[in-house]
Amino acid sequence: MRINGVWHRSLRVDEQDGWSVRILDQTRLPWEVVWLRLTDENEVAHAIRTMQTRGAPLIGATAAYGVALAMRREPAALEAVCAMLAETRPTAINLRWAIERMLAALRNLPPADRAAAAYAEAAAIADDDAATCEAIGRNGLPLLQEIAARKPGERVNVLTHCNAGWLATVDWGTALAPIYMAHDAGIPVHVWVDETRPRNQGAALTAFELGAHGVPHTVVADNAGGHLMQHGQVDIVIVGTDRVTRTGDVANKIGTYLKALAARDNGVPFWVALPHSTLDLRVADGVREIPIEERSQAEVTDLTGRTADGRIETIRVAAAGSPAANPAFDVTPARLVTGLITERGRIPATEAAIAAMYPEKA
Ligand SMILES: CSC[C@H]1O[C@H](OP(=O)(O)O)[C@H](O)[C@@H]1O
Repeated sequence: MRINGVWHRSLRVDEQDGWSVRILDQTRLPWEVVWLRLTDENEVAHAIRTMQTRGAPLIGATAAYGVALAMRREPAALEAVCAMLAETRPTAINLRWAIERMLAALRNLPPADRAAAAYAEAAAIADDDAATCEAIGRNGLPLLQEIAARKPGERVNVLTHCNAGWLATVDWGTALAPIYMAHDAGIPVHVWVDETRPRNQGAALTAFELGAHGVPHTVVADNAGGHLMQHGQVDIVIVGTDRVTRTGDVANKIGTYLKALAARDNGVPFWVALPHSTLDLRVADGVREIPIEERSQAEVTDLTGRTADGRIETIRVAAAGSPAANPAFDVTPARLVTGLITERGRIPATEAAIAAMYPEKA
């Protein structure tokens, strides 16, 4: 997508050297646009762990290039490198999906052939993600068109949580893809952007993306969503996801479950956008089986922002000495999900519909 009018993917092979990997440092956004150059699998692992690169589909694609970087130097280390990268973050299934796809493509090749094959497979994963997310946009667009037709001349209000835009994928995004397409089609879409504590992916990243694309939006405190829904200010909720079980349970950024409860209580449709790489049909009960990443206390007790004179500073906002807990995801039961927007179409969040849409995964 575009930054200052220039089209970018969130991830690319360096055009100068043809082998290192370029990613946006998302911990520096929205204040600075910094492209990092990753040269080995350890730098990729660090980028994923520290969330310099983040978002379920994007961490999978980036890990795939981490394998390719390793194969340049040590093709015999395939299994060890894949195991190391797979452990960088536990909740997004896209990471394991990408690693398993790289292993399948490489493990039976002679070591000398692995580097070229790894770059080809990583590029295929990245291209697949961009195309998949564009299709998600096309399949989600009718939802916004239908709302616009019901309220001619009025804005279509979407609430989203966290960042499921092009910064979370190779391109287009998942939850934001239909919004971009609706905006570009002239639909008066407006987005309520949950700030998304504690890392503020909404206030920092979704707001940055929407602003760069010219999409009207309003940043709100996480706790404002229920109030907005009660007062008819939200026509639809669309979020991304890090893992969807075979029964339709949805793991996503912490706070998503609370939005789904408020949406159900107020009769607001709650849709989840995902590519095929986010499905985990090995899991039935999301609340009991999906591992929830526990991140550092400092993400809750501290805040990073820009001072009036332009310095990026981190300050403590919690009382000194108070401990914090930081579960990074929660699971929304399928019963609270109106439907899933996939690259193949929209379906209810049910085991039968998922199996019918993805028979090859059963
Ligand atoms: C396109 S799905 C993005 C998904 O990933 C985010 O998690 P994180 O920022 O921790 O990588 C969040 O759950 C988004 O919904």
